[in-house]
Amino acid sequence: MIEPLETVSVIGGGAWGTALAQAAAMAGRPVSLLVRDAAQAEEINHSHTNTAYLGDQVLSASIIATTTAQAADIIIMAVPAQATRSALAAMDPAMLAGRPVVLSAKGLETGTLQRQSEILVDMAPDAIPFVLSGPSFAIDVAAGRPTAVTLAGDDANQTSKLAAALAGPSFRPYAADDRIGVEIAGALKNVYALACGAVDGADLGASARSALLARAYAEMSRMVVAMGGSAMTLTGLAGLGDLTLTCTSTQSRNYQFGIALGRGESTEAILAAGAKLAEGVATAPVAAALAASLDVDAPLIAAVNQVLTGTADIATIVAGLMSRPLKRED
Ligand SMILES: NC(=O)C1=CN([C@@H]2O[C@H](COP(=O)(O)OP(=O)(O)OC[C@H]3O[C@@H](n4cnc5c(N)ncnc54)[C@H](OP(=O)(O)O)[C@@H]3O)[C@@H](O)[C@H]2O)C=CC1
Ligand SMILES: O=C(CO)COP(=O)(O)O
Repeated sequence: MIEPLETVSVIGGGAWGTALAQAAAMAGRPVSLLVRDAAQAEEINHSHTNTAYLGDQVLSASIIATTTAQAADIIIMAVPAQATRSALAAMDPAMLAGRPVVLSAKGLETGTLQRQSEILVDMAPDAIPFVLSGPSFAIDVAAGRPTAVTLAGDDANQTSKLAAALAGPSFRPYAADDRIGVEIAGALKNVYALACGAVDGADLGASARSALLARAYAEMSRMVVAMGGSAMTLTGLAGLGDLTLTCTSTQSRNYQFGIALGRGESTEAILAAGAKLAEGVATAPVAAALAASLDVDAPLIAAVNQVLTGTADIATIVAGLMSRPLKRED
């Protein structure tokens, strides 16, 4: 029994946490939003904006920003994937025990190779994990533009109830049960968005980008199945939906990072120039390690790692991919 599902506490007041707070507020939920900076909390509470992350987008007055985590019926984790463990560690365990905790970061943890919900199980074994993923730019969600996402949990009834509690006029969560598939899809699409951006940055053409996208989908299917998820999940919002959005939109930070790589800039230089968060950068080596440990053929993940580490230039990588032994399309 996870009811009541009235109040929401969002952990992380960046672009996505603020957007999800706005979605929950539009769904009629009282929302608290945890931020690290007192001045940012002040701005959200008094000006109803979070300019550092969402420009002049006006936020619901029912979002209350705080600098200490607030207990609520529903907890939404929205810090970057590499910060989820420390953010959970900083919370009172009583806030998490027996509560639905929605993991919304899209990435795999460096070192442990863990998915976000595995981190939750480590840090708060009594919490009830749900994962939320899909084609949804923060600004679109915050502005009330129509958005649909996948919300996966282990219990179908609980997941439907949670989806109903978060659904609003412009935010439509579809309930699902394949947490592994949804999490792997969300993490890997960022790696493939780096690749698609690099293809465009290197001016390889729209045909190459679509071929890459299709082969990324095939590779992602192999990874999901090897990890115990369902390939069918990838036909949905968290798979095809988010892969196409992130791999084809200049709004995507991962795609933008990829463009810079494709133009020949190094990872270090792009980061030093103040690039926004691009989760694929940290996830790519983790995905490669997972692929190796599961014996999954993942040439695109390997290629992205070569670009990120500068161990080969784009022309060499493309030549290598194009000269792989011909194979059946399966
Ligand atoms: N932006 C988007 O459109 C979407 C993002 N996502 C996912 O959401 C996750 C968060 O991304 P997003 O909100 O965009 O990122 P942002 O860079 O916009 O914001 C990151 C937020 O996390 C906080 N933060 C960073 N490091 C830590 C830490 N070590 N401990 C606690 N808090 C920390 C930041 O705080 P501070 O401001 O104090 O630095 C900031 O509030 C990512 O996994 C991303 O893939 C998913 C769907 C859409
Ligand atoms: O996950 C996203 C959209 O669904 C956001 O993608 P970026 O992090 O690449 O901007």
